[in-house]
Amino acid sequence: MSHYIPHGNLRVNETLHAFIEKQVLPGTHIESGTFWSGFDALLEKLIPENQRLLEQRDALQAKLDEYHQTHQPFNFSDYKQFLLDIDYLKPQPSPFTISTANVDKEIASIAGPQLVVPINNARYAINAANARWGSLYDAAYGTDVISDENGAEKTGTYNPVRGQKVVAFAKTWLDTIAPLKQGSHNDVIEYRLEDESLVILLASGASTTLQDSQQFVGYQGDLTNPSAILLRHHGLHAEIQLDKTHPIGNADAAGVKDVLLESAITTIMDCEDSVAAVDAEDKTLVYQNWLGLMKGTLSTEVKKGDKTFRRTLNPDRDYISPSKQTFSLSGRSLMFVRNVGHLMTSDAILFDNKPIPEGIMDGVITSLIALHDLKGNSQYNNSRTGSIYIVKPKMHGPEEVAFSNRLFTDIEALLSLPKDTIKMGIMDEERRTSVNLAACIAEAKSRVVFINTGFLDRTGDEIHTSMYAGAFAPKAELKQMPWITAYEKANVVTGLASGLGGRAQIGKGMWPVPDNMADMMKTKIGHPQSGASTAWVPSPTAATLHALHYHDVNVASLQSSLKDTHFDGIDDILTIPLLNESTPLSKAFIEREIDNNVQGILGYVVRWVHQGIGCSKVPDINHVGLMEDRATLRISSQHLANWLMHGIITKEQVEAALHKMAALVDEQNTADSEYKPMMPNPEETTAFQAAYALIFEGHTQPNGYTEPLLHAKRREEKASN
Ligand SMILES: CC(=O)SCCNC(=O)CCNC(=O)[C@H](O)C(C)(C)COP(=O)(O)OP(=O)(O)OC[C@H]1O[C@@H](n2cnc3c(N)ncnc32)[C@H](O)[C@@H]1OP(=O)(O)O
Ligand SMILES: O=CC(=O)O
Ligand SMILES: [Mg+2]
Repeated sequence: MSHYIPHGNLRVNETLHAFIEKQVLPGTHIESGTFWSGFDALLEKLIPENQRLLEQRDALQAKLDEYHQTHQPFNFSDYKQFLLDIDYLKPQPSPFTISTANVDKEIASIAGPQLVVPINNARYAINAANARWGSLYDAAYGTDVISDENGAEKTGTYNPVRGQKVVAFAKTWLDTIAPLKQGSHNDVIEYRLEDESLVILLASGASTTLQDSQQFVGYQGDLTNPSAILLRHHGLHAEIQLDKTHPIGNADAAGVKDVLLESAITTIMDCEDSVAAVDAEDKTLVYQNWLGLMKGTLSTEVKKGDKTFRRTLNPDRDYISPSKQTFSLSGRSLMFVRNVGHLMTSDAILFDNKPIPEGIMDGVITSLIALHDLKGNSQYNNSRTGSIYIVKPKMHGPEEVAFSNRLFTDIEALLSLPKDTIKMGIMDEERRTSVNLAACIAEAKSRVVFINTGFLDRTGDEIHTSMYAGAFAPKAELKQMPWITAYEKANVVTGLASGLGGRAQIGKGMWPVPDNMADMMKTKIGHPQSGASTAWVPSPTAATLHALHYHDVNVASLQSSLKDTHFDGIDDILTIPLLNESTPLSKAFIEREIDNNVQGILGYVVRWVHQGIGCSKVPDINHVGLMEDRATLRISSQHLANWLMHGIITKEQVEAALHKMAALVDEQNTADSEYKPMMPNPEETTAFQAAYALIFEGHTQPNGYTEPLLHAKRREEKASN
């Protein structure tokens, strides 16, 4: 039973209250009474508007459902007119340019990877913040980027054959970003500093240097014995690390022990889809970790094999410039915090005895916590320009962006911050936002710092929005159809037309196959090539490897060449990706689709509901580990709900698959001592019940979201323990 502390119309869960009073407010110069009464007033003003927006979502969805049921055969121009008539599709705003000010260069002008991490996992969150710099040798050695061929397998101990391949890979890459006037980095026997310049000796006895001497920007160690040579290319740094006493450096002619790359330029600390936080206890942990990051104090004990160490945030990196000036580069990724969207409520705080909108709570509390960064209460800076960076997900259309803008304005007033201190990252991941993107950006034009194509949620919303239109194409095909190509392109073009180039990020989505790095290297270069200045990666290793793409593509000059492109793609975006009925699916294919979806759903949901783990790597039917979060769950559950509705599959088939896969998923988790299995009576477990409801009640879930059912079942599970 929760205990609440009263403040005016508010009642605040005692755990959260004690955390805010004792750990958050001290040092912010915000007085407790002022904070709670201001929060109370803010809620009184904004709750009705939040509710109205949710009702509008439901009303629009009801109209869409009705339209599709009553307008068969489908006529595209009639449909488009209908979307205009119901105000789903809005008029384009007059041309405008965003005016966002005080944006850190990591967001405004450096193109590079963006890492996402569940904030409630301190071990991963600290790792993510530190992933600003990553070892290219480790990233290549540890992944399939280096093939196993010719004796180069990963073995229990260091495999020198594989090591050789890694070194050649890294040095050949150095030739592409920092070519020598003569020869190759592979042939270097010494990197030497002479008279403010870098002299490079080759095995042939020749002496050379970089083709572009400006790329050498600093060093560490002694002038006569440098331990690192710092290079810059496309605004990103790379360190050639030298150490003859290190086993790798010792075996290298030039003493190179590693190539360290600037990797995760920015990181999103996620309170949303990769997190399971269903009550005050969970939310307090989320906020506690954000506080630790903002105060620079977050630390955690990490056990690896028989070694234990304490992981803390990395300090900045100090260098000496060629002209002997000292300078430093940030040792940490610039942090955003992703709040939850407008849908859910939380009973961590009650207003008039009712749970408050969780998005408002996140906005207020994560901003309050970020004051510690702005007020210099940390030994480290996050924003050096005095900004707070909040990613706002799952907004449907311009009015919802306007609402977030109002919320941020009111939070600034509450915290005595100058207007537009709180910046907004807009996830373009709901169909009503994609088709009105310019109007959405315009509503937050003085605070927008990114737009990002969250194609996973966007795919789930694509299905739910047109649930009644017919059966959707198979999941894998949805990724290849015109709607998504047009959505991705229109996002970049609209972002550039709104002036985001050089001021804000244009971002692309997650690489959801964390172990397939060779495939990522082939595919994800498409993100910078499309004009995006950042794209999401699931891990620090992926960040280091994806960083190579931003050396290959000069995003700033590409954006300049694209900025006058005209493309709205609206007709393609609105083309519903339905199954092509002239090529029927085979029975075997359909069964495999069911099994695959059900396996993914159960594999993710069982850890969410039974263990409170919000993001997992779950094997698909081909044993490939996939990153699963609430957005991928939204796709799988909506897809099955759609095929059930249109008779492609039957209830009996899905139920049989659920039983078969419950046993398989249990088996896949036997190594986890904390795992609570679903068998032998899956129907009696909260996880199985959640998965069942997500599929069979999928068509009635608000916008197809998974969180209402996940939260309810997780709370039931927690109550039963
Ligand atoms: C649609 C969307 O909204 S996408 C955004 C939401 N999704 C995410 O945030 C995904 C983030 N990624 C993750 O959570 C994880 O990488 C998973 C769940 C996909 C895989 O996790 P695991 O199975 O534990 O990965 P794996 O065993 O390969 O690697 C673990 C190591 O990598 C590190 N790691 C993995 N992912 C991350 C990350 N995102 N940030 C920082 N470190 C990470 C861990 O710290 C750990 O290293 P350590 O032992 O030194 O601490
Ligand atoms: O949040 C990201 C997405 O793809 O959804
Ligand atoms: Mg999303």
